[in-house]
Amino acid sequence: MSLLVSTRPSLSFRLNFNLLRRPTNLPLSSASLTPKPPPLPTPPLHILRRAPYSSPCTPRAASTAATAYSILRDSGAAAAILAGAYALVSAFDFLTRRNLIEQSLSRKLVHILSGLFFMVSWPIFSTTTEARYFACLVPLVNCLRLVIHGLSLASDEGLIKSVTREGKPEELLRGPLYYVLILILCALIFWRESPVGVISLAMMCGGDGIADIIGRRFGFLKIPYNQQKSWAGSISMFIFGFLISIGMLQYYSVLGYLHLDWVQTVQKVALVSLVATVVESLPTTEILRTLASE
Ligand SMILES: C/C(=C\COP(=O)(O)O)CCC[C@H](C)CCC[C@H](C)CCCC(C)C
Ligand SMILES: Nc1ccn([C@@H]2O[C@H](COP(=O)(O)OP(=O)(O)O)[C@@H](O)[C@H]2O)c(=O)n1
Repeated sequence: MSLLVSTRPSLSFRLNFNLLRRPTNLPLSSASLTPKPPPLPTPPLHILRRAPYSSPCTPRAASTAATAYSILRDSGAAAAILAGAYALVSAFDFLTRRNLIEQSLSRKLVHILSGLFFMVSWPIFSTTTEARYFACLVPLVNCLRLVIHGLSLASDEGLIKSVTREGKPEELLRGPLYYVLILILCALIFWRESPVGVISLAMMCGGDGIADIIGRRFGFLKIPYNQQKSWAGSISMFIFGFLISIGMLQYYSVLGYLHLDWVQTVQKVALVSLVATVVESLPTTEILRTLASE
């Protein structure tokens, strides 16, 4: 399948999925775990590749057209993903209001899906250095939304119902706010070229989110040093955090953004998952409360 989009007769583009791929003429970032020399073979997904256009225009005009195209593409992507974020929260608000899903489960599913969908959407943006700033607009707008409603400057029952534990607006200023701030940091600092951001978000969204869902339901055996956490929750965090991290790294490898030595990568991701799981299991709330009371 290919989508023919013509902006003007001499600038007709033949789009296909390769638009999502990282162009192989861009230099490898030094942040890859272990860069491999040979670029990946062109994938079979010839659906959105941007074919070279033949135009009699001057290099300056071509550069202006390319810049305009990138701005248009990144703006459209940011708007679409922002709409997706609103739709996701609204969908879980709908399910929660009709008691089709528990509020705690709704919150965790929003926790899991928001960040993972956001990360999956990154290849939609252009390959310009400014693309990440357009992507960051999505969590930034949600950050403002959380602050405004967390301070009760405005009311959004749907947002509060789908992402808080007890339906209190001020809850928006804790976990959910920290969550979107981490999304902004990972998109700004690591973006698509570094496995660090991909693994961090996979652990925060997939691992931590699943730990809550499994732990609440099957967490009968508590962890000796933290009676609020369970072996079931922590083991599920390790397993799903590892699997989702590897899955996301594979996704970015197939699209050409990461070239990894998979033997080393699996070992490193397993170690990161273990450390993240141990840290998540610690009684940090109690430790911080004790420090605050001293
Ligand atoms: C409920 C959330 C975090 C709770 O953290 P914790 O208390 O369990 O530690 C997540 C809050 C999500 C936020 C309201 C919406 C974020 C949307 C995201 C920036 C973009 C998603 C885009 C995608 C296409 C849906
Ligand atoms: N390792 C874990 C993590 C969570 N859980 C369960 O999930 C609930 C919420 O976990 P949490 O306090 O980490 O929740 P959030 O701070 O992530 O929202 C806990 O009270 C446990 O019932 C668990 O059993 N084991």
